[in-house]
Formats: sequence, C-alpha cells, structure tokens
Amino acid sequence: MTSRLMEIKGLTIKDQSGTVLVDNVSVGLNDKEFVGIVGESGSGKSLTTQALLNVLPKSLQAEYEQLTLMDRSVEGMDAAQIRALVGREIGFVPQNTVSFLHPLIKIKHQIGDAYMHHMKKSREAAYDKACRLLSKVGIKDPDRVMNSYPFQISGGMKQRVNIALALMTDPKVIIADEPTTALDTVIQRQVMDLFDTMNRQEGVPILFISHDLNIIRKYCSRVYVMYKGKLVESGSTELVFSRPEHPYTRQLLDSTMTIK
Ligand SMILES: Nc1ncnc2c1ncn2[C@@H]1O[C@H](COP(=O)(O)OP(=O)(O)OP(=O)(O)O)[C@@H](O)[C@H]1O
Repeated sequence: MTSRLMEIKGLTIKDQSGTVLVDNVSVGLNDKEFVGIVGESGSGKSLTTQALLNVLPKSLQAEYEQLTLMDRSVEGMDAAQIRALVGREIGFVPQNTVSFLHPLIKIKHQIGDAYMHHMKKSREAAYDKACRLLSKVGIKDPDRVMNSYPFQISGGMKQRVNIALALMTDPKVIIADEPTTALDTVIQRQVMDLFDTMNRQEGVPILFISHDLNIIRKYCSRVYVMYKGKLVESGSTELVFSRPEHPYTRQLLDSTMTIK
C-alpha cells in the first residue's frame, strides 16, 4: 500500500472517561493536493487534524496504526524531532485564533520569532516578511497590527495574523482549520485565493477543514466527510457531491442548497 505525504491511519481518540471522540479515522494528503475535511461542529475534524500534527491536548488518548509526516513515518522519532519537523515544514492555521496568540506579547514578536528561530533570520527580515504577508491577507496597515497586542485588534485581524504566521516559514504543506470563519466575504475570498495560488503555482499541498460546502466544492479536489467522530465518505469532491452515498452527506448538500 502506498503512503501519502501526510497521513494518519486508523485514528481513535478517547477522552478521560473513555468516550470515543474520533473512531477509526484515516485521512491523508498527497503532494500538490488541495483536500477538504467537512462535517458539522463536533464531528471530530479539529481533533483529527491535531492528531495528524501530533499536537492533541494531553488529556486525550489517541491511538493510530500509522502516522506519516512529510513522507516520513514518525516511528522512532522523539517529540522534539516531530516538533521541529512540524514547525519547520508545516504551516498550521489553528481554529481558535483567540487562545493561539499570547495575550501579553506584541504581534511582531509572535509572528517573527518562529521565523527567526526555524529559518535563522534577523529581526528586520522577519518584520519585513510579516508585513508582506499581512498585506497579502488583506491587512492595509500592517505596521499598526505588528505593533499591537492581540486585545487591540479584532477577531478577523487575529485570524489573518494566524494565517500570516503559518506562512512565515514558507511551509511545504498547509493545514488550516476553518481559517476564514470570522472574515467577511471579501477578505475570505482574498485569503482563499491566496491559498489557491500557493497550491496551483507553487504546488503547496493544503488540507483544509471547513463546514462550508461551497468553499470545499470550489477549491478542493478531494474531500473527507466526517459525522459524529467517524469518516462517512471520501473521494473526489465532484463525485462525492454529485453522487453522495451517505445520508449525512446528502443532508449536508440539501441544507446548503436551501440556504443558497
Ligand atoms: N480537549 C477535549 N477534551 C474533551 N473533549 C473534547 C476536547 N476537544 C474536543 N472534544 C470533543 O470532541 C468532539 C470532536 O471535537 P472537534 O473539535 O474535533 O470537532 P470539530 O468537527 O472540529 O468541530 P468544530 O468545527 O466545532 O471545531 C466534540 O464532541 C468535542 O466536544
């Protein structure tokens, strides 16, 4: 069986009481792909993604058959090696933008430090690159944002700071968990087009978590559908959406069509 660039196989996650939160899920990403994971709130999308990046909360127990990061099995790697690999090569945009940023540290330090550390760059180079990326995600006054504390900027700004932060190290893979939820449609479009350009022009593979079927349909070539901790369907987006097999996928498509 061939393995993917990024992959977790047979993942089961339980909480402290033994309740199964994610049940035997396998997801993967090939080189150059733009892949979506879709499902309602609480279906296990975020936990699956966190397990793939080895950043699950310690209170949860995860078991899996295989974890592959950047084409390499993590078997035999220690925690520091995995952290370095993830930090250097994978750009992760987490869902919870509020708690991800440290409240007492100015944005310019938070956005620049990983870049200086992983890429061995100067503070000035980090500042310039961060401003360029903030402009790309639609921030018109990057200097002001850079010199702010997180509480001084809006939720949508924080979300865009997180996206810029994930892109600082020119990641070889992007994993984004609902990165555009707090953004208005114009900015959402700008951010999605930025991801799309990175994927098409630079071949950066992207794993994209969303509950928005329209976004998934527009950008992703392959999709996983999660429901109540299980993977209920997967395949090419076109096929899954034109001939959904699972009742939940059908329901999801019907509800989207009603709204639109
Ligand atoms: N740290 C945790 N401890 C206990 N249960 C958790 C924890 N994190 C998530 N859960 C539970 O696990 C289930 C899956 O959560 P997860 O965040 O992966 O869902 P999701 O599909 O990403 O939903 P959303 O889009 O709302 O984030 C939910 O029932 C959630 O309440």
